[in-house]
Amino acid sequence: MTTTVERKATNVHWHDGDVTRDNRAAILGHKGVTLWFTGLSGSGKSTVAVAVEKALAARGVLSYRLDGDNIRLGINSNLGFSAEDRQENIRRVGEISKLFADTGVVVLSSFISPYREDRETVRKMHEDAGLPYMEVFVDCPLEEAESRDPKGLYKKARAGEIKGFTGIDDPYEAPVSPELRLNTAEMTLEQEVEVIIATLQEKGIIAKD
Ligand SMILES: Nc1ncnc2c1ncn2[C@@H]1O[C@H](COP(=O)(O)OS(=O)(=O)O)[C@@H](OP(=O)(O)O)[C@H]1O
Ligand SMILES: Nc1ncnc2c1ncn2[C@@H]1O[C@H](COP(=O)(O)OP(=O)(O)O)[C@@H](O)[C@H]1O
Repeated sequence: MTTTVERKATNVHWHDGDVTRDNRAAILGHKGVTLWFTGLSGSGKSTVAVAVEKALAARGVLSYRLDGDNIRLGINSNLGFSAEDRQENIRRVGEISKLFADTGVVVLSSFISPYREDRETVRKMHEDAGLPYMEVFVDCPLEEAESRDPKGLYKKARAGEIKGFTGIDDPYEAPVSPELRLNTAEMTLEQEVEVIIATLQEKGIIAKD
């Protein structure tokens, strides 16, 4: 598998406008950033993102969630779960996250994103664009995620009704050095939100309380 995407568009050039990223941050009162939540199905990615979105809204911070299931119903509806399709899913969502972060939004991207190499591609996209990026490892033992089974997908995977299900018969490569690690089997949702908000404040992305 390779992360090099063939560039079919030639003779195209980036076009800058007059309104800068700093101008946009001044309008919004905070900076843009991508928080990339990665973890097993049922680990808590969506639950944490929903709670963080609410906590940010209460502080007057504009955020937007990009969620695996939702994105796969729309822009990525032509992609399945092979390694190649997951790679393209993450590449596209990485690009979308980057654009949102550039607008000044706090982007909450929740994708299993099981391959380290694909996640590194997204990190690099942000670094190259000079945009803040935080990988959040939503860490939860498989046994716990499977016992939660919020959508009944593990049951189906165990029954052989879903093939290539992450954690069952498809790999998940855990992050080596994420900016944040949330052990959702040990922490409460409130603690998880608190850690994320505090980190955004420490990094100067949003204002302190
Ligand atoms: N084979 C297989 N493996 C994993 N997940 C599966 C699969 N088939 C369907 N689903 C559902 O798709 C959601 C994961 O989509 P993602 O876009 O996050 O996946 S990936 O990042 O491209 O690996 C995942 O959502 P979450 O449970 O919220 O993680 C599932 O609802
Ligand atoms: N500390 C916790 N943090 C996040 N979710 C938790 C926690 N404890 C239990 N849960 C539950 O685990 C499930 C996680 O599901 P979900 O957020 O859809 O996971 P994912 O998006 O990773 O597939 C939810 O039912 C949620 O209520």
